[in-house]
Amino acid sequence: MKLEVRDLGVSYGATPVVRDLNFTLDGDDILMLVGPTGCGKTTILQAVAGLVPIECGQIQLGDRRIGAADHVPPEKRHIGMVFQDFALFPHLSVAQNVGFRLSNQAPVNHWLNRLGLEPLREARPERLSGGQKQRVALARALAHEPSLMLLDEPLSSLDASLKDVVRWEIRDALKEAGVPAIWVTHDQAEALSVGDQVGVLNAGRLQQVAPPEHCFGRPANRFVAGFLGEASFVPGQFGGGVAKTALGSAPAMMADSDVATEVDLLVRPDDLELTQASASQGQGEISWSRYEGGTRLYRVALDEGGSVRVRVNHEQSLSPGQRVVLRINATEPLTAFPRA
Ligand SMILES: Nc1ncnc2c1ncn2[C@@H]1O[C@H](COP(=O)(O)OP(=O)(O)OP(=O)(O)O)[C@@H](O)[C@H]1O
Repeated sequence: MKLEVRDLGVSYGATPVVRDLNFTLDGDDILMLVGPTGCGKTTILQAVAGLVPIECGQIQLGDRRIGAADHVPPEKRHIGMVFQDFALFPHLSVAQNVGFRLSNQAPVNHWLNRLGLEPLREARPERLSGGQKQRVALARALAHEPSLMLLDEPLSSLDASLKDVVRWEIRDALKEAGVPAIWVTHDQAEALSVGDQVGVLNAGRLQQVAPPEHCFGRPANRFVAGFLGEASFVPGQFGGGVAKTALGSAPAMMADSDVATEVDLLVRPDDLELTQASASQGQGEISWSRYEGGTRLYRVALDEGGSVRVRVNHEQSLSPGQRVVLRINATEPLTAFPRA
């Protein structure tokens, strides 16, 4: 089913929480919704589900049009929901949870099997691990053959090792079910790796919605650049598709439809090369380092002001205070913003 959200606004009392929201989901698209705490992610899910009233705009769910004046109750929207805290019925078995109010047992058996829950079908939720509970919640939502899935931080209650497993189980199950989904997460890496689309929200407004590579490589503004991770900005001059900076020249494009010659070039840790320099050389000095296993992350304070982060192989071990030579090493155009 196709979901089209147009100019959606939601307020709690007199406080606007979501404004001018526009996006479309079709086929089996997974939209990962990210943004700082309190920016309105859960409110968007609740508005789409019909759990909070919309103030303005429209939600088109298949052939149903929902507006401020024409509400459709949640149970008529055919939406499956998965929450952080699983929300299982404690007095029902796994199979009863998954098949709750369903007469057709075929999808129940399918998802119990598919998610490895068959041996647990008679178990009560209290006996299950966090990962198993979340699989039950997912099986329950999918067994009802929803037209759209909403997932609100489904991995938040799981420990780190389980998160990575369950994340891909959920994605694979959503793809098999062939339904579009909105998946709220706090984890930028998860959003980039799992999503077909990433929506970056700030203060109730969608800053960008686009495929992950686009949001990361071509962020629409500095907020998106910074929120999706490890952004450094290096001053430079832009012209003819090239940005010239103290760290070298690089192919570049202006963000969005901005026009400027004095720019700040977005440089991420993998866009830079770093070599050790003598005391009188280089463009800056290391202020801290973080060992990451296979790699090391350095923060370099630049002589001309500001700083950059650089990621190198773990064998390149340098100490704070060490002077370094930095070079931008990018073959794809980097994104430039008008000088702040
Ligand atoms: N029922 C409510 N009544 C009044 N204000 C609310 C209600 N629910 C949420 N809010 C407020 O609306 C804003 C958006 O909340 P929401 O839960 O949608 O954000 P979020 O992005 O999901 O946050 P988090 O990442 O912390 O879960 C916040 O300022 C929150 O305090």
